[in-house]
Amino acid sequence: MQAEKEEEEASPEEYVALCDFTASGSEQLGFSTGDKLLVHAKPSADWWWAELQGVIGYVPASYLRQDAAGEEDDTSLEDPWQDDEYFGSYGTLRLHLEMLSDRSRTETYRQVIVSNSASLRNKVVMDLGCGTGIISLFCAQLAQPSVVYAVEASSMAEHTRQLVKQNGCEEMVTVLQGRAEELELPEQADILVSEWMGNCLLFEFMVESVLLARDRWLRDGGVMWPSSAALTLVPCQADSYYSEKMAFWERPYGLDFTPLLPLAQQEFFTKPKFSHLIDPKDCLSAPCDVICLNMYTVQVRDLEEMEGEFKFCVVKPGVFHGFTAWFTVQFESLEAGGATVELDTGPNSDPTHWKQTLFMLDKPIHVYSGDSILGNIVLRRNPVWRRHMTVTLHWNINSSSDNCQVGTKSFPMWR
Ligand SMILES: NC(=[NH2+])NCCC[C@H]1O[C@@H](n2cnc3c(N)ncnc32)[C@H](O)[C@@H]1O
Repeated sequence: MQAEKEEEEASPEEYVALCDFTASGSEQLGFSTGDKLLVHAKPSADWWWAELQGVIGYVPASYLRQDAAGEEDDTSLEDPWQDDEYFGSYGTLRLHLEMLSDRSRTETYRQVIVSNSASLRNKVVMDLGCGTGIISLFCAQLAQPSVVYAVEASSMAEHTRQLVKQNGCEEMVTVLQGRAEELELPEQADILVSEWMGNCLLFEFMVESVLLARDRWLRDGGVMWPSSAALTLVPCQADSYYSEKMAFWERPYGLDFTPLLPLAQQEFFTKPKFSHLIDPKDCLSAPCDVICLNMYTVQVRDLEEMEGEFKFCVVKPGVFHGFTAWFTVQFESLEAGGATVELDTGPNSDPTHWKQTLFMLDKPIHVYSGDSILGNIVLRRNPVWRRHMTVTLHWNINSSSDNCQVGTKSFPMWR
């Protein structure tokens, strides 16, 4: 057998630590923000072999950033919340127009206010991330709370003040500009209402601000709107998307472009597809709630890694191209026994601006009625870029007509 050629070690590359890492196990190497590490090997995408001051061990690759030779500029460690970009985007009308144009979303919040208007009388409401103030204006227009604190961190807040005045609500609605978890509210709130949901429920992680505000400003026995949330998943076909992005390369204009298939897979199927509209007929089984949040008890630390199991029973033969995810949120009634209002962003409800999120497998798999797809989903928050996460799916197909197929894939959203 030909002797294994000793792999010459390339010269180590210098990386800088973007945040602290505490080693768990003797094989790992702990470090602090700003440390300069020498990376000797990259045995996997997630864990590298690195050295710090003569000590060597495994380090999480996502905590490091390639350090241009000798760059001393530590201020280049960007804000992990990317607040300038994030709140900058909400300082313009584009996103607010998209959200306000989403009738399903906006009417649901109005429905919540209308169906609880009597109980809202004389209550203190905090509207976290009020944007243009639509929810606060609904409260003032459709109910008689004693006060609504409309909290908005972006520069939109000054326009929101104008809208409150323009609609004669300045007696009841007070606009406060600032991050909800940092500013001082004049008093505790009876109700904390917010529209915080991002793609795949958690992207943007605005939910962290809601939980911090809950712990600081919601009085004991106060109400969270939404009260609960669920991430829902279903195995699905995605024929047209697959044809458009992948099959296209087989015979464009009679030519063979198949050498580009690996590139296409890398470029189009590595990240999830936001704003996917799944046709209910493309669902290969009944959907399953894989992660459920109780907004009264979930803790910020729980958001680091959220895991859910699933078991799908395939109800019809088809091609398993991937998984589609969406979310629902529930608003409990202020009155005991009152009806819960739900916003469902799934394929059997009116479409919303979130639409659904499609996770494409690398290779489509034929499945048949009676097959089962078991596995789990793990949402791992990005330790550096705090509004981002990686979604990892593990699946195991038990099929009578084929041997069992096992697979796993991680999808960064986005970093
Ligand atoms: N459903 C979402 N994904 N986004 C819709 C709500 C986002 C609104 O909340 C504001 N916002 C987001 N986080 C915060 C915060 N911590 N404090 C105050 N306003 C905020 C943001 O500027 C925007 O106007």
